Amino acid sequence: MSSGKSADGVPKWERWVRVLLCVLGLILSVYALHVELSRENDPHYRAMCDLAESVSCSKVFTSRWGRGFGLVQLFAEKDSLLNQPNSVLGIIFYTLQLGLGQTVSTTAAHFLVMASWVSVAGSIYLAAILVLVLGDFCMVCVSTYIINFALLYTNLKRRTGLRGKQKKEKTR
Ligand SMILES: C/C(=C\C[C@@]12O[C@]1(C)C(=O)c1ccccc1C2=O)CCC[C@H](C)CCC[C@H](C)CCCC(C)C
Repeated sequence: MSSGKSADGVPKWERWVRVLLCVLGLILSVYALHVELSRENDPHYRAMCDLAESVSCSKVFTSRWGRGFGLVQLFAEKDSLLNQPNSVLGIIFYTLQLGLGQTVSTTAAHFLVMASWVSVAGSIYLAAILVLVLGDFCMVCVSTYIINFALLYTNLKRRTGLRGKQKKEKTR
């Protein structure tokens, strides 16, 4: 039988797509963090993704929405430990997606789907800020939005697969 599924009920492509998306997400997040820190230390710093006045990633990363989604500073100090760069949240997020995605736990699969919905909501919010407030085009940002949407799809497929397998085992 070639159902295209692994023993745990998850589609075979799922693992590789997940690893690919998480590694890309991690690279982009680490790069964004590097650009942000470089720019904060040196206002003249020019990043690879700074192509023009309105196509500038470092302008976006160092804006007030570049830390804690611009929301943490509404209830905490601006330079509080809680107000981390978005890219740090991204690094935590993709590491969790990569790590927990290797388990066969349905609880972990549930958590991954929920976290993915939060990241998609975050992506829509950041995209709106990017276009409506900053009027900037940031390629690193847009790439992470695409990755987050694809990761949600992957997580939904994983959860459905694990659930289906669990059901079959119960009725056996
Ligand atoms: C590089 C990256 C996003 C790019 C960017 O955020 C950057 C850097 C930024 O400065 C910015 C400024 C103004 C407008 C847009 C932007 C962005 O576009 C990674 C986030 C990925 C994703 C949006 C993280 C979501 C994590 C959730 C909070 C989920 C948490 C779930 C927990 C249970 C762990």
